Order: sequence, then structure tokens, then C-alpha cells
Amino acid sequence: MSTELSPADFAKCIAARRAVDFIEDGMRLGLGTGSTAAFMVRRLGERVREEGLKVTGVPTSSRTAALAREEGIPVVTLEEAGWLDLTIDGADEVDGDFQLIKGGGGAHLQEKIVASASDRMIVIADGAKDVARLGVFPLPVEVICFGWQTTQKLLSEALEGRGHAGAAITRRMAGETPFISDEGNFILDLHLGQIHDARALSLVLNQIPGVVENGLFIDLCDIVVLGHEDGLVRIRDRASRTTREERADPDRPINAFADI
Ligand SMILES: O=C(CO)[C@H](O)[C@H](O)COP(=O)(O)O
Repeated sequence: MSTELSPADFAKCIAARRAVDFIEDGMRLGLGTGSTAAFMVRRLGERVREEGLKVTGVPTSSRTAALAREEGIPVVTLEEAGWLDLTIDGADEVDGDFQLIKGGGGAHLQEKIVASASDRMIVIADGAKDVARLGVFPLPVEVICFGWQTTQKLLSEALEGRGHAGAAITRRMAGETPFISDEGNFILDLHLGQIHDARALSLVLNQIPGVVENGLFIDLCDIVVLGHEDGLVRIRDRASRTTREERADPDRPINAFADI
């Protein structure tokens, strides 16, 4: 079914579609999670069906796995793939140093493992996710269910020592019940405001008993593709520190797809 896209979804869609142009025959791919990643998986499915592109995909969530299979993309486990050529994933925030906040969809644990097992990571997002400093978006931290209140308390204490005293920490809910990740864990969202040293914070958070993984992605993203509502696509490259600007191809069909 095709419906009119909202301006924000249009921006996500053109970023996702442009990123799929980086995919070459034979690649082993990490497939991200979220609404922007869903546009990418749909476009990849088109290329697999229409061009006979041969790829294998390692999904970063059960939602992405279901969508990839629906699209006819061969899905394998990370163990089977061994190593990946490229991961394409969305983000909740990206800063000028290619640092990210991820986990708005609660999948950052698998996403970080998959990105870490890839030669390159391309992040796709709408322009609103491009920020000067990370932290307005609440930082997701996956914690094991056992003793989660203790972990929450330890997180509060750690934040106090890092200039985030009094930051609210909320357990993510899915309606009336706690949100449970694909790995069977809770997600705690840290309402920090601006993060001054994301690298140091990430290390501190992951040392706390009960913390499985936080949503800060440091030194993982190589290329950022940002879509804008007026059709502009900005491609930023970490290695060359260059930014390229393009216009989305107006002849390409843009359809609305289900969120994952
Ligand atoms: O990290 C993620 C899921 O864990 C998503 O990539 C992130 O939340 C962005 O989602 P969307 O593309 O729907 O804005």
C-alpha cells in the first residue's frame, strides 16, 4: 500500500534510499532497526528483486529480521556471517564528531554488536537528528531485570559524579507493562540534557553492575547520510571530513512503509 509521506518521513526515506546506493553485489550487511532503517530495508529488497543483487543481511532486531525476510533478503546470523562489509542503521542523534545516541527503538545492544563487527557503518537520519551536542534525546541504557532498581540507583550516583546530578531515569514502558528488549532486558532512559564527554560517559555507564549496554556509539559511524524535507541530502564522511550535498532524485518513487 502506498500513502503520502509526512515531511519527516520523506526526509528519512531519501536518506535511506541514498545509503542503499553504497551497497554492492556480494556484500554482507548489518541491517539496522527503526523507521528510517525500514525504508532502507524496503529499498534493498527492491534492488534484490529487480537487479538480482546478491547480499546477505544480519538484522539487528526481530522486527528487522521479519521485514528483511518479507522483502526476500537472505538473512543470516552474525555468527554465520562472521564479519560484515557494511552496516546501515538509523540514529536518534548524531553530532559533528560522528558520535551517536541510539536505542530509541530499544535495539541498541544488537545494533552496537553488529556495527562493531562491520568494516563500515553508515548512519541514516532526517536532518532534525543532527545536533551540536548529544543528550537532548534521553540516553537508553539496557539493564538486566534482576535488581534493576539497584542498577538505577548506581546509575544516578554515577551521573551525579559526572555533572548530571538530579537527571531523571525512567524505565521504558510498552503501554501498561515494562518494555522488554529482544534479549529479555529492561531499558532505562537517562534524561541528561547536554552530554559534555560522551566517550567518558559511555565507559562509566558500562562499568555499572547490571548495565548490559548504553546507547552511545563512539568511533563506530563512518558516514552520515542526512535527508531534509526540501529534498536535500547531505553526506558526511568521517575519514575525509568532507560533506557532499545532493538533491534526491525526483523521479524515484517514494512510498510510505510500515515502521519497524
Ligand atoms: O536506534 C534505533 C533503534 O534502537 C533507531 O535506529 C533509532 O531510534 C532511530 O529510529 P527512527 O529511524 O525510527 O527515528
